Amino acid sequence: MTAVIEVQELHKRYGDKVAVDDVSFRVEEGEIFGILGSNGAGKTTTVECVEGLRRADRGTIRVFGLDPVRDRAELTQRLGVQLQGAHLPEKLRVGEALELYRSFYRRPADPATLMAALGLDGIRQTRFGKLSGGQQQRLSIALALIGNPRVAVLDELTTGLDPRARRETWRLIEDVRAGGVTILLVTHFMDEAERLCDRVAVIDAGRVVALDTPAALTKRAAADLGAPRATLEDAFVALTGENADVH
Ligand SMILES: Nc1ncnc2c1ncn2[C@@H]1O[C@H](COP(=O)(O)OP(=O)(O)OP(=O)(O)O)[C@@H](O)[C@H]1O
Repeated sequence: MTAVIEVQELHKRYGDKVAVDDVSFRVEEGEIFGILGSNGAGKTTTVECVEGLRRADRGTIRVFGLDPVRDRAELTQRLGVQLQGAHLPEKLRVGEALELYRSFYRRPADPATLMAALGLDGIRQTRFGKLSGGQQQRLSIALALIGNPRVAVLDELTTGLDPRARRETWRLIEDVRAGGVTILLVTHFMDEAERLCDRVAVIDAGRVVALDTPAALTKRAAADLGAPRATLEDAFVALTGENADVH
């Protein structure tokens, strides 16, 4: 298999605070790879380094063999990014935002298809400042996909979405992957990781404490708990935070 994203011994600190402490992982082509971790674990910092938005202090990152900082212009054409809590000008309309972002790419997706898939049809003329949190979230997903990326980095994909919109978004992401797109997904939701991710890295205090399929992690958690079965949440809780030292 070909690695689309390769992160080796990534290290990043903010002043005295070590946010990412020698994180390594590889994401294979066509894979949905999850990054799970508690608040402040270092997930966003890690993916911002992958996107070239932050410069690592140490370590190597390659995306399609490109260096995200040095080769940013080239990588932008192949990488779709959903930014956590991104803001657009208040007066920009949904349709205008998509047209604007579309113009940045050599081979963009069809905005109408994307808007239909994300339920943005009815709010094409709505200004960004008037969108609900869930509508902003759906627009941020559309903007991550408008460039027809070969790899998409999605940070908190479905935060703020209602249950129906979450399920529709999951289906869309599965369709996008079926088209050969590799996906790096940051999530707090264990059900989302179980549904979508082929493999997940669990990050705790800047370190990868587990990296495996959701099924393997739950199986190991069940064995550790001496229980017939366990959930990914059981595995996550056992691996992170206060209980981390028992593993
Ligand atoms: N710009 C910054 N300056 C200083 N410290 C920062 C900065 N960005 C993040 N941090 C700190 O680095 C650590 C990792 O933050 P990061 O945002 O990467 O975590 P996260 O896992 O994405 O958290 P969350 O789930 O809350 O989004 C945290 O302790 C955070 O307070």
